Amino acid sequence: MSATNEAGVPHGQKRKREEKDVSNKKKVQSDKPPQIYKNLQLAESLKDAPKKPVYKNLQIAESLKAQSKAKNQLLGKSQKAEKPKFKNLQIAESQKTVANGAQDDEGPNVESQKQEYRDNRPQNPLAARQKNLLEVRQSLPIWSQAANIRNALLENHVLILAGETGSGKSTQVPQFLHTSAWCTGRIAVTQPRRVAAVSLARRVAEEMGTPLGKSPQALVGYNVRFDDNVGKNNKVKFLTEGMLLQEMLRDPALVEYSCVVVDEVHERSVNVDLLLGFLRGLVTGTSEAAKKRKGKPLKVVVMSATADTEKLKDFFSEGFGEPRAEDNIPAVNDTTSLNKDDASVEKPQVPSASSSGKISTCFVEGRMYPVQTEYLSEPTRDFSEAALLQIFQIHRKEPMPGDVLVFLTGGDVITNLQQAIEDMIPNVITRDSGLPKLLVLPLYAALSQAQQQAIFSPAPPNTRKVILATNIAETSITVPGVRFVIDSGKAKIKQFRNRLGLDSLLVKDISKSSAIQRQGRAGREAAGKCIRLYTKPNFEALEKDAVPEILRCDLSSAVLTMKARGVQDVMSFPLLTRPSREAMERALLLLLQLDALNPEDGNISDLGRKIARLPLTPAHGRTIVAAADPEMGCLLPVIDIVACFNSENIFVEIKDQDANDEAREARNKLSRRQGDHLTLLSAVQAYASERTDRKQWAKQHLISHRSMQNVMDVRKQLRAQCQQAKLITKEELAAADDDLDTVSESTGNNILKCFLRGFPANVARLVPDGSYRTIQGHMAVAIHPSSVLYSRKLEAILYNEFVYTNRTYARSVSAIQMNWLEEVYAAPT
Ligand SMILES: Nc1ncnc2c1ncn2[C@@H]1O[C@H](COP(=O)(O)OP(=O)(O)OP(=O)(O)O)[C@@H](O)[C@H]1O
Repeated sequence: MSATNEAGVPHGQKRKREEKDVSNKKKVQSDKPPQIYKNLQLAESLKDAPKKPVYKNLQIAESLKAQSKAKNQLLGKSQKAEKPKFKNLQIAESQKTVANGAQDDEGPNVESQKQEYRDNRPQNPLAARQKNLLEVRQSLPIWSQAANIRNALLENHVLILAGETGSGKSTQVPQFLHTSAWCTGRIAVTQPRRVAAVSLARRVAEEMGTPLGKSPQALVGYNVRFDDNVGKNNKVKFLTEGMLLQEMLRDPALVEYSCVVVDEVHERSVNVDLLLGFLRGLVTGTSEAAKKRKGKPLKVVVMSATADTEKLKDFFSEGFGEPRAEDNIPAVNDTTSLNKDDASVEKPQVPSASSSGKISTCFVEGRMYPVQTEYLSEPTRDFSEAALLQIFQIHRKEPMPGDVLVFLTGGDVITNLQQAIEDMIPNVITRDSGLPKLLVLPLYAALSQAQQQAIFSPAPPNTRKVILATNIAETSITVPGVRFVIDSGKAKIKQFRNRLGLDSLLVKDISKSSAIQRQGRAGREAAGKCIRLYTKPNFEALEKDAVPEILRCDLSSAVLTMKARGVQDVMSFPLLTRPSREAMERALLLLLQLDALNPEDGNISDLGRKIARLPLTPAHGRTIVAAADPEMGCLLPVIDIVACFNSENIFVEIKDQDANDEAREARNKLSRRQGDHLTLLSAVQAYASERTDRKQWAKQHLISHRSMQNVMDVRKQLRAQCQQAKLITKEELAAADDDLDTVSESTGNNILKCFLRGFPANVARLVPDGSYRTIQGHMAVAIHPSSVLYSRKLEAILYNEFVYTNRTYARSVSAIQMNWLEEVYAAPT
């Protein structure tokens, strides 16, 4: 391991800081076969600031108290010295106005905030906490730009705000805006992931000194998949991008909102790209939905640490009917100190001369604390092993408090590493070692909300938390206590496989901007350290930004999202990055196959509307709708299986062949000869019928109790959503019991036919050489070893997904008959 003593800030800043604080220099730098396809005719028709300061005080003490004191000392000085650094003519204009005596609509934000907690003082704990946090807020780099941000939105419709990670964007911007005169409705703040939406909501509620969620006093709430905690009086609502898109089904004009803040736009999920397209139509008044706002203004703030500001600005300018900027004025100030090759920060360009007064851009420079970065001197072949080593090294050498956040690729890798750490603990942390305890916590998308939020609880005394996370912990979150980040440099990325016609998850190198986001998680409460499990040359070779999801995944969900929200001509929907025509046509074809679109005109069908209301992929949505058809009559069991596919694996991996014969036998009893779909169903039904001790039952059957709890949660939500979508009646739901019934052969077949309806391309047939070949693309595929059908030779198989390791595997596999294809596709819909 070579310690390079580098921290994540740009070279120019480094230079400035080094000049300013020589004592710091050690720490800082950074661094189907065709005959079954319907309506192919349609396919044919389709052809057509503060210059400053970055680190305010390296000696800032660990405790909040000491932190506040140190910051207070600095605050007087730095506030005086900090001048907003504008990269934008509009903001510069508004600044002039302020300088000329015109006031920001509410007066200086600091004062109003101070007044707010003075008023709230009535000795309540929320007010006390608010008061403490105000000091922390005032020391954030974004604080000094509050008035400018408010003014920018007073005069413009759109603000594009770039700010370094930790500068305070996500937590502060909604608080700067909610008291503005124009802000009579709510502010929506979107996040790419639910873990961030929930934790930010909690933090902002604390900072505003109000309860969170449904209480009448609560000013802040959140809405994420399977958890709606929004109260009538909430002024600020954090929600995932997907949930805001979902809200647009019933309220395409977003009339309840005065402002939408789109955070972490650089992640460029499909949802964020769609959202930007819809928001552009609303803010510029060019979409049909905009009329429903009846003149009520909507402000849009687009935020990111590394956003391509100019591209975003051009995108919105075009919406306002302005030509794209051609001649960019060079950056006004500080260009000399900016090293363009340095990816640690993407400085926005100065807006073009053609800017209209409708769009502002702003850059907030500076972050809270420095992060020292170390690299491996040699590449590692096994990042889990390297992480294990680093975790124990940190634990042995580094003082407390100092929790560790490790970035890994997926739930399976995390579970294995958790096990390895827990196995090692007794050897390392002996009574004589004097070492604190270790608490390992997993964090990945398939975990339940409660499990995800567990990472935010403080560790028990004398205990170091080690959080093993996927990239869901990469942006927007502050995990209190974390001082160390270990970055594997890898992530699972969704990628469309042309030949298969399917998305699959592949482990790939992350981008530089992801590496910087990961690194930033270490310096949010105090100085920290980031250990990259790759070499510095490897880092330099990373792509600057990840390829936007819209260019690498199946677009059927995206196209259905547009269609369900009234977009008829999806080809001309405004998108920041345009996917290929071929990819759009493929998505339209799949939706036609799923009967989600009318073959006559390509508009959304009634069935498509039902699918769009479910928080599932179109394939799983179609499966559910097929199961609700009285002829199939298998909605509830299908929901159980879909719930499993939308949670983490329920089956505990059996490693030692000889171990625990009894449990293996119990687990084998859950297996169904038809395959994995019905095996999952039998496991869920057996668990649900267990009325005494489910945890014990799970242990006895080698089932993950934690995953099963999550499955039950998702099942409950899906049942409720099916009722709302009128796929099942309240009475039918109430009559559903969890008594263990055997699934008859014909029900079993119906269940599989429903999945076939949703997954027409996920079929492979046995060919004479004994292998399986996909019916679409004719690719060789093997049954995954985890399947109950592993090594079986069957006429044809249906699978839920592909996995790539050393070969192509079909995972979650069931046996089907080829003649079902004709039957399923001939059935009227
Ligand atoms: N839950 C929390 N607990 C403790 N401190 C917090 C919490 N949330 C935010 N903070 C403090 O507020 C600072 C700003 O956080 P915020 O999420 O607003 O920054 P950001 O600029 O949006 O960063 P990023 O781009 O990384 O999401 C953090 O660096 C941290 O000091």
